[in-house]
Amino acid sequence: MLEIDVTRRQGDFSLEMAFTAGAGVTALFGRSGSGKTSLVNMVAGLSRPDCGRIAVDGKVLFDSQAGIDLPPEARRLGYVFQEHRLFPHLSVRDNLCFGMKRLPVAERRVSVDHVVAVLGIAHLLDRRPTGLSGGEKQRVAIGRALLASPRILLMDEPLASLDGGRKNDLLPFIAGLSRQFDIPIVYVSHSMEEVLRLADTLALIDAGRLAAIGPVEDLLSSPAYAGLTGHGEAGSVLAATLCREDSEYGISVLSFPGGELKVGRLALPMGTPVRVRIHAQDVAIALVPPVGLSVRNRLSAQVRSVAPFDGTLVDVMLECGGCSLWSRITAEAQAELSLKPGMAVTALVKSLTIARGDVADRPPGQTESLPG
Ligand SMILES: Nc1ncnc2c1ncn2[C@@H]1O[C@H](COP(=O)(O)OP(=O)(O)OP(=O)(O)O)[C@@H](O)[C@H]1O
Repeated sequence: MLEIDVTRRQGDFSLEMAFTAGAGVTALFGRSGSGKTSLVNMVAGLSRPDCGRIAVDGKVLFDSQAGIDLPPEARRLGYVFQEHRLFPHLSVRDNLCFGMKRLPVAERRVSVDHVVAVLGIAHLLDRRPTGLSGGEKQRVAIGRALLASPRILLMDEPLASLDGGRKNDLLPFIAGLSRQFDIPIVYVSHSMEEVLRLADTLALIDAGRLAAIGPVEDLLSSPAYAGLTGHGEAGSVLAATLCREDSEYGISVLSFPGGELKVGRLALPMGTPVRVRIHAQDVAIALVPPVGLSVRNRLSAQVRSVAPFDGTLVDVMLECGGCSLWSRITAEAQAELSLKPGMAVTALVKSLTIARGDVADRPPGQTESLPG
């Protein structure tokens, strides 16, 4: 676990942040210039806090009061940058093993064979970095960082220099790394799509401060953070589990605490955790359970809050089995329905997207709506 409590002033910018990041992937998300890179640089030992403390698994890396400031190479952290920073004169194999060779054998927790297999780079081992594609170079850079058996892997926009196709190739690898190698990952990103696919925990960074930290589902479903997460993307994120299949109709059924959702058939094992994204404008509201309606996904819900979004649209926050479900309806519809907190309603989900299936073998952002 990473514990961080630091302050640093650089020019006019002041950073003051305290939080902990545990197992899985913690995404640092915030506008350009909000301080994400400054923060990971301090963790890595590439820059120095004015004061504070940084520790990983109880091992103190920096403590201004105690006068501790370990150099980067003594911190046992992996760092993957936007650009790969491979050694051009070494083969892929030698690049991969660079950090590992400096570790005593007893401290090597990750094997070359495992990394090569997971990252699919066996055919590249004897080549030099120069001839590799951007995505291949970045895989090697990730492999090199993993092989140094880091306590934590820091990734600062590792996919930023890659085009959409290469990103989609690498995202499933990164999503699985933390679990496969049992290494917590701190992942800096500008992209909500990446956060949805990769992260377990989201830390929202705003102007050098931590605005919020918590499970991705909670923060992205809360209108309170819509300004930081992107209001245009308004919607809910639910954690569900693949529980049944109806092969006759080609349907998979997902269960979550608020009920069940039907989607087009998913090629995933039963019990797979799945992250579902539902845009607010795809949730309609009925005062009584409707009959004779083609929409298959109907959930019992309670109105929690009603707030105008602009002159013509209204945001309605629903609660569904303890989960937040966000609906955006027209002001005209609200005038007719007169929704108020506490009212029992039926939520009609017209369309939903699988943002992450833990066995990631399908393209991202694929719409799973059942034709209504
Ligand atoms: N060495 C420095 N001296 C003065 N100001 C700096 C220095 N390094 C960074 N800054 C400023 O600190 C702020 C935070 O920068 P930082 O790179 O951490 O942001 P970021 O959130 O990672 O941004 P991006 O998403 O664009 O990479 C910015 O205003 C930047 O201009």
